[in-house]
Amino acid sequence: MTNTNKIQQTLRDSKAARWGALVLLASAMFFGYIFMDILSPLQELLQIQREWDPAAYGRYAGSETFLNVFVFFLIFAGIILDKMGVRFTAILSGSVMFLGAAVNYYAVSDAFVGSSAETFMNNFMNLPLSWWNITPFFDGMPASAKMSAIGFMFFGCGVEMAGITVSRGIVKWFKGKEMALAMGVEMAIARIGVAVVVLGSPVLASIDPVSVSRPVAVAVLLLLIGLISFICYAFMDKKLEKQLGENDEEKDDPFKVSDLGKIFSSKVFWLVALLCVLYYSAIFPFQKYAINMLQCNLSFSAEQAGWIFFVFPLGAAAITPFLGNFLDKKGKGATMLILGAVLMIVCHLSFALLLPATQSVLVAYLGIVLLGISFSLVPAALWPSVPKLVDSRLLGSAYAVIFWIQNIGLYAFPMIIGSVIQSSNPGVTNPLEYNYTVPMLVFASLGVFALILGFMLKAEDKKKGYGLELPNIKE
Ligand SMILES: C[C@H](NC(=O)[C@@H](N)CCCCN)C(=O)O
Repeated sequence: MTNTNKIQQTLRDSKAARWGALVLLASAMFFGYIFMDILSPLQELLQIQREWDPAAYGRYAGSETFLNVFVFFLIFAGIILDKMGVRFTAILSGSVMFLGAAVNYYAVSDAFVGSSAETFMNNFMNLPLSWWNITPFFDGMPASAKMSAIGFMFFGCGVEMAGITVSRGIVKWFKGKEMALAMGVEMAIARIGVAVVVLGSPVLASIDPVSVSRPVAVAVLLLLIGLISFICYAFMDKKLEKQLGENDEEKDDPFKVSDLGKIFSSKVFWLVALLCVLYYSAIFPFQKYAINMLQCNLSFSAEQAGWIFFVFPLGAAAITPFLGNFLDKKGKGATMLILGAVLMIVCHLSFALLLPATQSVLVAYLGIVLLGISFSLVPAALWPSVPKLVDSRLLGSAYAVIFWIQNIGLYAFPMIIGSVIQSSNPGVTNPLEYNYTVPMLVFASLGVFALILGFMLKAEDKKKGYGLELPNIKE
């Protein structure tokens, strides 16, 4: 048998095997995205049952990115991924997600109330709220919120580590094949997780007796299934690696930490990383304010506004795989990034200027639909483009550095927008009376900067020939 024949007959050449691997990787991510937002729709219940005020909830939510951003955990995660491989890192990230989530569950469960852990947490890290303004803990924060924040911090490390591992794993199985489609399907499944949780979490909590910890318990069990999926994936990965054997180029030229300099000194890498942080900072932080923004402009209840917003993750889930498929067959990755940024600017500008003037539900739906299309175009083109720009040995670290830079934006922008809302609404105390024009203009301006970077990326691609506009599948 020739070498070429040997390469053709690995597990990744079987459609069923590589899509099977994707199902295992995507399931774990799906459960991760479910846990990420499990408490988001339960803020009122947390206040009633566990005495979490909005400040405590805000600190809890911000703790997800804390270790990744400030302790550089994501950078270490990338190094672990490139040194130890997809199998090891998948199991490690699945375990960290599960353990962090289990601590989070214990903190909101009835077992925590009156326990010695509660007494301990009451005296733990009673920092003044002003301390650098980055602490996830503060004086007077309920013990359950502090303990939850610790769990959520570790969960945050696990889920972001899983994110880069899954992207790396998809490249391993799908490079030269339907890679963008596979990434699109994986992201679509994750978006469905967000939609499921918005509706499912309050339903689970409201079963008699009403309990804020029940949805969290279910989500922890799902994470256990996610860990099992990663373990099953590891068997497939091991078999593939055995088959790749000596044909694996990465074995001859293993990853060295000093290689990270190659990532940091690459202009095209910085263009992608900055585009990513600007674009995603106008998406995920916007999600946190979207319901309130719609309520203020349309005089709607949270439920009515929620139904408009619901179109966003579901729309993105429906379209992303098709755009991934388009990228695989036709290319045009840089153009898709530019178009996605344009649609985001149009959407945020219409929310800033047109919606307050018209108070029209149609304008709200059109804006959300445009944003859904944008949130399909950019992720579908962005993540599959990274392997075209970075050496495959450094891919885990490259994804990790991009996620790290993105996490800085995801950490900072909810706070920045919160301050902008306050300063542009002097004297307004009723949260249903905020004017969102200035905050939405801030989001739109992020889109403008992302658009400029999109054009610069396209020009750099034309100059250096990275192949961003070329299809992934060569006929
Ligand atoms: C694949 C990509 N994921 C990310 O960018 C994560 N770093 C998201 C973190 C979400 C934090 N709430 C995506 O979902 O498009």
